[in-house]
Amino acid sequence: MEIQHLTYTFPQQTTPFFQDLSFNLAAQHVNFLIGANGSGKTTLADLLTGLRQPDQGPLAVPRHALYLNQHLPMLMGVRISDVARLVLGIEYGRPQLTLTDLQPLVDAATFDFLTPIWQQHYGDLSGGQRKLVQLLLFLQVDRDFVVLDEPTAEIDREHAQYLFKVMQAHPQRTYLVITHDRRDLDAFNDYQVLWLADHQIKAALTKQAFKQQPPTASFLQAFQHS
Ligand SMILES: Nc1ncnc2c1ncn2[C@@H]1O[C@H](COP(=O)(O)OP(=O)(O)OP(=O)(O)O)[C@@H](O)[C@H]1O
Repeated sequence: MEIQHLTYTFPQQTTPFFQDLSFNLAAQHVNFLIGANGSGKTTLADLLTGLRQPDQGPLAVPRHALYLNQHLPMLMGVRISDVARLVLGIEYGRPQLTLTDLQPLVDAATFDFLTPIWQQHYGDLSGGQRKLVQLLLFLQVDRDFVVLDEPTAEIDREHAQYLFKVMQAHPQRTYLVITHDRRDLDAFNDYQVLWLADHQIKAALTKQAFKQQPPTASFLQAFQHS
């Protein structure tokens, strides 16, 4: 998936934030987008998913992306089963979705995670559990291009494994994952790392090339955990 000559100016600004930005997303792979705070990762994700319109540079990426950003609102009084009905009942035309109905519709990791909390209220879960409920349910919706903005922030390593398993259960998708946590990369056998700095993709590295970087490599500062 080639992104070519992308230029974007924020509203009420005169100087473009991105000017003539070009890079490749590895199709049917996990692409990690890293960069310092304020480097423009979320803005780039907004552009790739059509949430923001570029000044120029028609994007050769599908617009029907699944984009899970950092702000996922939810009513606290509803049960997990209601959340599942809201997300998957609509997608599959099954508004009365039961746990038994759910099993053939979702991957094993999602079913394992949701089964013990199916009747719990959303507001009774921890922040990390709530986030995982939303991530796992939305990741069951069938889309080729999936953009996740800091999906593992607030989620402990044990629970993050559910997310990684669900991503691995759908390897035909192209993922773009924004992260500040280097440990997220270790869950995958293959990936590309895109380093955003100075308003450009300054490096695009395969897993092998990434592993060979010295610990002093400047882009490693984009990680909060190592
Ligand atoms: N509407 C706006 N007008 C002008 N500048 C903006 C606007 N919105 C965001 N910015 C600036 O654009 C830059 C990129 O923001 P963005 O949220 O994309 O960064 P990020 O890399 O995702 O950061 P973080 O790692 O902190 O989430 C920031 O410096 C921000 O202040």
